[in-house]
Amino acid sequence: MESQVMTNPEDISKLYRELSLFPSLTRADVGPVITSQYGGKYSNIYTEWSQRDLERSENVKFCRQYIVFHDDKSVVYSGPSGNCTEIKGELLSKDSPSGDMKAVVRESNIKGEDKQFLEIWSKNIKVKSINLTALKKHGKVYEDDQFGCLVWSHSETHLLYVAERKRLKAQSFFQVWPSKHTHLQFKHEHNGEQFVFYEDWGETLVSKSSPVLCVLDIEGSNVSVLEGVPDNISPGQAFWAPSDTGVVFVGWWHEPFRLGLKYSPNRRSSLFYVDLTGGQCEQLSSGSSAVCSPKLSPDQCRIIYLECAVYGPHQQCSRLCMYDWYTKRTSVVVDVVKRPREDGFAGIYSSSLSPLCWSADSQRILVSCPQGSRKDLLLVETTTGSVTSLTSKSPGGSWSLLTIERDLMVVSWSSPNCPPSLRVGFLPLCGSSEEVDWVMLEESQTQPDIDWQILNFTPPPEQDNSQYPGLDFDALLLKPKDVKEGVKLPLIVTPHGGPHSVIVADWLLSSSVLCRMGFAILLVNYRGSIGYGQDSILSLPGNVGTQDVKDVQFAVESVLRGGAFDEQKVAVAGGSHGGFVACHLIGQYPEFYKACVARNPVINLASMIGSTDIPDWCMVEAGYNYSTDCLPDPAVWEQMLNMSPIKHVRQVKTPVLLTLGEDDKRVPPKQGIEYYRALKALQVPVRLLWYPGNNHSLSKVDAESDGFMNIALWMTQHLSL
Ligand SMILES: CSCC[C@H](NC=O)C(=O)N[C@@H](CO)C(=O)O
Repeated sequence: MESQVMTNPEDISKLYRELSLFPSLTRADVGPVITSQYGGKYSNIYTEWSQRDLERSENVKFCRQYIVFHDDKSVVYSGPSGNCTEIKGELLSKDSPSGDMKAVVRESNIKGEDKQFLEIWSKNIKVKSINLTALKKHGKVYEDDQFGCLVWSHSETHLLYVAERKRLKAQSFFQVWPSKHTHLQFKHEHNGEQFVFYEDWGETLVSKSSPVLCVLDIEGSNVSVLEGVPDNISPGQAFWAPSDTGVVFVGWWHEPFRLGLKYSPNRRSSLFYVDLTGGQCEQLSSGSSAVCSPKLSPDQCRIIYLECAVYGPHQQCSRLCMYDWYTKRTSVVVDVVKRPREDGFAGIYSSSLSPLCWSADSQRILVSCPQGSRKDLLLVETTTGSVTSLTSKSPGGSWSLLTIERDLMVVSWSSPNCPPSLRVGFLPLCGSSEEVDWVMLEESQTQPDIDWQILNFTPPPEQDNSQYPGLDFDALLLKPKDVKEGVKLPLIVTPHGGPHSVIVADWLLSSSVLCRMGFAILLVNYRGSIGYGQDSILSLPGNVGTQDVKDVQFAVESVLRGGAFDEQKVAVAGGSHGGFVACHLIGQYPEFYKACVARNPVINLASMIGSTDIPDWCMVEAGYNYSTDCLPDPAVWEQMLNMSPIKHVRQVKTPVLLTLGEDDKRVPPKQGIEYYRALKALQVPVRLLWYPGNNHSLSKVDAESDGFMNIALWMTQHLSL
């Protein structure tokens, strides 16, 4: 049969290079309203973007500003105000509320040593540059999304941030000091502490152990570490309380030990308030749930935040909660949704609200989150809890809120055939059913050769889940637009990871390159994915390795029945839990798949539980409850082994490409090695790529690009293209 797939490595790398040029939006800030001398009002919009630089093997961050003239209801005129500028060394940055100043946490290598500075800029002058490293009040500043923050006080006199607690200098028992320094031996206080183990917060948070809240008094250039946070709590996501009387933060319990936090918003945590004068700490939420992303309303009266259950599936349908600062009452604004409603609303699935998410009247909240296979912008009325979608009638794809300020929304929109574009629009007035008039600030290049659609599947009756009956699921199908007469396309099947995650109709670099090469790609949101109601999520734990695997197989077979694809040229590729599903598929359907790629796959739940940063995940997905004091139990281990891909390895015939990250704390690379050895012993073709300095996502530019090329060539080779 004729093939139209690109097979030459040079052509493939050229195509990858071309499509990897499209940058993605990471941040936007709206500046204050300025009235021009002719009376027109405008605001500057500051945006940050990230782009792969294949020459430098790194992601580069750059900024671009735009000017938006408006009349508070609609955009009158807009355009860029200058070119892009690369940003280097900035860990965090934030304009002051008035827009008059800017704070930057910068890392700079001075004479071979990394130093951190806190800078204050005013107009065109850097008015302060405080060497935080030399001050030695704390360790490194946290720049991550989990704990990190850089927040101006309402008065613009203080800055709040999170850093690692200062560690006492530890030394060997045998440290010898020159005699004149003998008095500096600290009376042997820290001898023997040199190799003490510091727990960390797992994947992507490896050097982070004990965060502390830090405040800079700008006038006095004085940094202090806030007292009053309970010893058993790790604080983060902090901001100034109304009138700057204290600080509100999320505190995570870290006893008896820390568990991985990345993609795991289900860790016991609470909202806290620590008073600046007395150092008193008050718990503002129940303490029996997991909370995140608190945001203060513009009128400083309410805090909105997300809440979900502790343990259980890692990502679940969240509750949107509101704490009233003055009445101290908490209300649930939007509750967990079990099944999608008639109007399509399927619940809130998010572990972070955008930095600003309130409407100007402090009555409404904007949330961007998956709703099935699309990502929509949802508007929530906090008084009634009513939810409406601002984008469900707009072109399908993915709408991400970057910020909203004085009702001017800044969003990124993309779809599988269109890289991210930047748009702005005003929020319709309260109660109005008007559509948003989106104005494009930065267009992107649509890829006319890529066709995509969302397919819906109803599992056959024998695969229905008796506890959660009647659930269906979706898949995204990408295929080349022009297919020559008589050509049947090869198909790459991709189950996502998580398993409680989802693939939305977003711009996906590797899928778009594969599609432009001539492959069709089927991305399956099997039952258990987020965005389809809490019942779908709960239907999977205890059934991994069967329900997810059968859903994917059902989707593939249904698509093949259409006749457009070559059933002799089907491959499967997945990462993490997606790698678990991929390896199950080649074990359970040994004749079906002609090539398999697995990135940091879960191979054996029983052997992984002792080494992953999220042991609770192994128990929960195998169908058990988790507690921190549970001991290894042979029956549980047996069940975990039976549910794992390694159980089916003897049946495997498909050539497997394994891509492993040496520093993966989530699915340690020993999992992949376990599979590699089994396949070697069984003489199944296997190739292992080992990426030093990479973690679970294998997302460093050189690993990602090398991984892509190897995957593409593995597919062309083993599908005989
Ligand atoms: C013990 S590993 C669990 C699988 C992992 N879940 C969360 O980290 C996973 O599948 N991760 C996905 C992202 O959700 C991935 O693609 O890496």
